[in-house]
Amino acid sequence: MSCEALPDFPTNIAIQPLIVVDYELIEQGHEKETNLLWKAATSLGFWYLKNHGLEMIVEQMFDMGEETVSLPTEEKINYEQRSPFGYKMIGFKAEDDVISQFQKIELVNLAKDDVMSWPKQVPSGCAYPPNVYEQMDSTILPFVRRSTRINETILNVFNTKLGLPKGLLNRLHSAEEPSASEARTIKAPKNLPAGKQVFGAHTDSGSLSYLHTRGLGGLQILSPGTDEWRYIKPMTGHTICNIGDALSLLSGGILHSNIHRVLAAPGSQVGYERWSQVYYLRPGESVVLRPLSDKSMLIADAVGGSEKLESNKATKIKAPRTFKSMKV
Ligand SMILES: O=C(O)CCC(=O)C(=O)O
Ligand SMILES: [Fe+2]
Repeated sequence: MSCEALPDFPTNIAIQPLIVVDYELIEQGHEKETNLLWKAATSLGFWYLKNHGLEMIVEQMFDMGEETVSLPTEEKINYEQRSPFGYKMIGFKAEDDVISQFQKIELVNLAKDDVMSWPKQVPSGCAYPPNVYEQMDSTILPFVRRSTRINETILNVFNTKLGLPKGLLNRLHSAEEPSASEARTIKAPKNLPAGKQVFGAHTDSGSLSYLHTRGLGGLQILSPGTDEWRYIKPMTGHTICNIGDALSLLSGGILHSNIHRVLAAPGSQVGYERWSQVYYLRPGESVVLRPLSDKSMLIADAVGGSEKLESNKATKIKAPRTFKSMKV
C-alpha cells in the first residue's frame, strides 16, 4: 500500500518535534551535521535520519513481512518463535483481557547472525518460513548490511565525541561477533480501539533502534521532565532513530535512552494496518555492560558527576530510566 493512499497524520494532537539528521552529510564528516546528531542523541535521544539509502529496500522488507503474515495460520504457527527470533504472534496463547488486545500483532524477527551467516545453518537455531529464505539475498541481507554500515558511521561519531579510543564502540558492536541484533517487521491490525497500546511504555534495551514506517503514526515519547506523551509524526523518507539502554549505559548516561510507547494509529489513520520495520543494534555477546569510564574522561566525569549528585542512592551510574513496563 502506498503512503499516498493514507489519511494525513492529524494536526490537532501533541507532537514532539525531532532534529533531522542528514546521513550523507554525517558520512562525509560534515561538522555541523555531526554536532546536530550529537545534540539529538544527548538530549531527547530520538532523531529523524534522512538520506540513508534504505528507502527502496525497506519497502521490500515490508513486502517480505506481508508475505510472511499472509501465510495460513496453520502454516505460520509452525514458525512461532522457539527462540527470541522467528515469526511471533503476540499473545497468541493468551486468553485474559489485558493480553488479548495484543492478539493480532505479529512480528517477524530476523536475527542479524542468521542473516549474516546465510546460506549456512542459522546460528540461532530458528526456522523461518520459506519466503524469508527466498528473500535473503535480494532483500534481507542488503537491508542488514546497509543498516550495519549506518550503525558504524553513527557509532564512529559517538566514539569521537565521547573521546573513546579509536574504533572502540564499533568493536563492541562488531557485526562479526554474535549478538542479539535483529531486523523486525511489525504488523498491528487496523481499527484497534482508539488509545489502545500496541506496545506499552518502555525503553529499548539495545544500543540503537531504527524505525521505518509506512506513514502511520502511533509512536509516542514521554517528553523528558514532563508527564506528557507526545506523538512522533511519521515523515516519508525519514527514519526515526533512538538510543537504547546499552549505549546509554556504556556512555555513562551521556547518550540518552528515552521512554516511549506505541498506541493505535491516531485519527482516521486508525482504519489502516500499521506496519513498522525496525533494526535493533545490540552489543556483541562478550560485551560487559558498564560505563566506559576508564576509556574516556568525559564518561568518567559523567559517572563521577552523577555519583556526587546521587550520592545517597545505591546506584553509582547515571543509569537510563528504569520505570519501564516492558523491554524491547
Ligand atoms: O512500531 C513502532 O512504532 C515502534 C516500536 C518500538 O518502540 C520498538 O520496536 O521498540
Ligand atoms: Fe521501542
